[in-house]
Amino acid sequence: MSLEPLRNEIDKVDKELVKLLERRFELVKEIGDYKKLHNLPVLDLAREQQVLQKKKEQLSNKDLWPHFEKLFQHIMNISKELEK
Ligand SMILES: C=C(O[C@@H]1C=C(C(=O)O)C=C[C@H]1O)C(=O)O
Repeated sequence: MSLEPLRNEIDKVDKELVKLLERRFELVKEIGDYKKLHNLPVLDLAREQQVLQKKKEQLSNKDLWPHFEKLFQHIMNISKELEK
């Protein structure tokens, strides 16, 4: 068996991820514009906790949670950079 079929599948998944993350980052920039206009801080810790909690609930394989937690915290950190 070769690795090619699995890697092709990964490439397809990654293509979707790129599209979805691009959309998320566009929305984050809109949120950044709104916050600037209304003098609101970039960081909203309560919202971040809510985002993480929702992901935890949505995840089927809970063993993966520590990895998802790191991943989403990283995505939110990048998001905050983009809001500035
Ligand atoms: C996008 C926002 O700004 C920040 C980034 C968040 C995110 O990436 O989900 C969540 C909360 C904020 O710290 C927001 O306030 O909704």
